Amino acid sequence: MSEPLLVLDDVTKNYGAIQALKGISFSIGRGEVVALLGDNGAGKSTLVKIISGGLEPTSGRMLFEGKEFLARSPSEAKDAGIETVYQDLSLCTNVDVVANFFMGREITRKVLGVPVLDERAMEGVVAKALADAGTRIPSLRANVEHLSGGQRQAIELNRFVHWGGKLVLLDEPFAALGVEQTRRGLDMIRKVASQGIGVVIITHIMQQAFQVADRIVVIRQGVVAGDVATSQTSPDAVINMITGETLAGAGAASVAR
Ligand SMILES: Nc1ncnc2c1ncn2[C@@H]1O[C@H](COP(=O)(O)OP(=O)(O)OP(=O)(O)O)[C@@H](O)[C@H]1O
Repeated sequence: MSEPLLVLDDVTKNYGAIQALKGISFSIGRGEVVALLGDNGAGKSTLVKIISGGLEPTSGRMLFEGKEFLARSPSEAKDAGIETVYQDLSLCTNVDVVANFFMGREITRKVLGVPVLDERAMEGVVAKALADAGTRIPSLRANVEHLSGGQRQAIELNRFVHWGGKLVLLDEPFAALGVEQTRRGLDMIRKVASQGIGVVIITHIMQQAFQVADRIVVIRQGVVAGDVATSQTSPDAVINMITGETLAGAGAASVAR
């Protein structure tokens, strides 16, 4: 097996007296989609924040591409190729798609010795990136505020891929989206992974996990309660890992399928 993209080794996190993570160990491969499941308060968001530089772990270590890794800020994680796409999207809504795509990385050309934005060149790059990904946007010059949630998410993911992202973390990416947009989003995740990018998706929807993930990792009360290939398990078995019930246990029906 090739070297994993990210390895978590006995990662813990305390918030004062609360032990949110009690020693988490698992890995994510290149091109692998891992669904992170668990009940409310299990520790999923805490874990994702630690990976993406939003929080420092209390103890434990991480290896990214075989090297010791600890991001002290989201921008440090981003520089390493790790980014989170949150529900509250990180695009600037009052500028257009092209400006969002290039934010801080604009192409310039010299006019009479003075650098000016090369809008045509940038538009060409964005048009190609979106076309390659099969993403259709009505106008690249539309302000992002006029785009749907699904289109915004697609732009964020395309931008991440274009700028050399290696591991993307998605925290409930489809919570605000309709059926068709969710289907497109799931397709896009598979496409992103097929380019060798690692994907971690937090979802409460069991069906989404089974549709998109290669592996399911279940967190329960701050520990890994299950780490299984999607093809080797079933929704009922995963529900039991989430709730800690036995196979015939009650309470399983409360988890959305
Ligand atoms: N900033 C904080 N201060 C104190 N406790 C926190 C903080 N953030 C999270 N916790 C606690 O840590 C534990 C794990 O929370 P976390 O948000 O990581 O869980 P989660 O699995 O993402 O839950 P959900 O699905 O509800 O978002 C919970 O007991 C939570 O109350």
